Amino acid sequence: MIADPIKIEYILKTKFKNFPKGVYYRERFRELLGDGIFNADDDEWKEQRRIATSEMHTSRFVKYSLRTMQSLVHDKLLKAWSFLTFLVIEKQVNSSRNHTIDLQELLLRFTFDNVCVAAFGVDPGCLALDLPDIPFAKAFEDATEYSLFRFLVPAFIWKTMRLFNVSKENKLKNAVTIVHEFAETTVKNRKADLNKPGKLDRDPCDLLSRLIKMQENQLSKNTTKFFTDKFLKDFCISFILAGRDTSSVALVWFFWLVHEHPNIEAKILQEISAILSQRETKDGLNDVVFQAEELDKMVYLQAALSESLRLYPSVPIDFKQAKEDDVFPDGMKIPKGHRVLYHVYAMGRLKSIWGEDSSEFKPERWFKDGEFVSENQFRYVVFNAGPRLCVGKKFAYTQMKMVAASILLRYKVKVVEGQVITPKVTTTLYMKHGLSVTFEPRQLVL
Ligand code: HEM
Repeated sequence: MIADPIKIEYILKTKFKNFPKGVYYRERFRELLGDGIFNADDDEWKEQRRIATSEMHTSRFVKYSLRTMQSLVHDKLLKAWSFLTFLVIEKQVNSSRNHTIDLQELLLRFTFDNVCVAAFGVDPGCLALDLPDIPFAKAFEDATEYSLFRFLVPAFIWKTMRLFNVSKENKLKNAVTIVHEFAETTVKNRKADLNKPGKLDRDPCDLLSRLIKMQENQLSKNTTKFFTDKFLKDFCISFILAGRDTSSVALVWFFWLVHEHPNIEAKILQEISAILSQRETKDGLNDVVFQAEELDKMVYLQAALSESLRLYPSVPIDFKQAKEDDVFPDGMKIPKGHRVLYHVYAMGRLKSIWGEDSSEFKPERWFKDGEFVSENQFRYVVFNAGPRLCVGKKFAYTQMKMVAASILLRYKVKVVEGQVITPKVTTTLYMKHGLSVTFEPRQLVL
């Protein structure tokens, strides 16, 4: 297990080819992810990476994802937020019990809907006002949990369970069936939809529609190499897994830290107000919808989010598996087949990297001479590094800034006193007991 930037650079960049995800990782996620980007190595990964990077960086996708975020935040998240606030107040008036909202649950629902719209062009509706149980979302959550169980027990245990189709392996199989059926139906429907004559939206921008277009082009050119429907399905499922919970848990830790540091909250609000004051037309507080260039200007908020992720990285630990025997620059030997774990959480707190105040939440550390400066990838491995750097990083920052700015502008998020705030030990850094909050509408004058 390592936490040294030099070794991290060695496995994630210098000897990238010798340190793939590897068989150990891939066989545990095979049923759910198939050969999708998150579970692929070598050429299979390279091709998907090329497509993902080029598609996600087109101005078409960037504009599309901003539109979907604006609409999800305003038409769903803020509505659910004010509806829940209303219910909480009603219940408090009518009973003596203290009613609160689990912010983590709400944000998990938001990011699930958001990533499904980006990948599939379909909104599963987790954020409807009554916060319904959506079978696809539930199955996705279960399938992830049972796949992760395979990392916790010796291989012979889960392999025997799989052979006899019992216990968690039986549940995994059922959950995976639901996820795959949903994905297959979505692929089928989208294809039919795109071919409907007179369809108005002839150029949809979600990743699935773009892949279908590429597939049609390949088929019309009669090439022997073309994307199968399974490829389309695996690609989208991987995206959902990668983008599902990472930004929501990042936001929950962020809101908690901001609550604990009112001076930082005040600076974020100052920045937002200053940006809004540059608008030519003044909207009322409720009508403010942030635009891309305004989000880009929110550098203090960007620093606060990066700082929160440093202390609470959404992926706290990760690993690669050596293909062949290798030796680290300091002489340490890595035998073929061994796994090298890198501890992102520990790295975020090392004094040798961040200085004596490494445990403090201090967005100011991200500025040099008044300018925001990004940290070296191999010292700040929160989004991974090297050729497998997170493809959704830009998407995630836009999404997190949109949510954080839209909510902080309208509400003071108050963390309910007396609850235990502690991480859940798993591959994603959830808050173990969620985060109970109440919301106090703000009286900001714009
Ligand atoms: C705060 C939010 C996020 C964090 C901290 C984060 C972090 C990471 C990390 C650590 C990896 C490497 C995982 C590994 O290889 O084992 C990764 C990969 C990836 N992420 Fe993100 N991610 C975030 C949000 C997103 C979002 C919103 C999306 C999609 C819209 C996304 C898409 C991906 C994809 C597709 C990969 C696989 C890249 C590859 O293997 O080449 N991520 N991310």
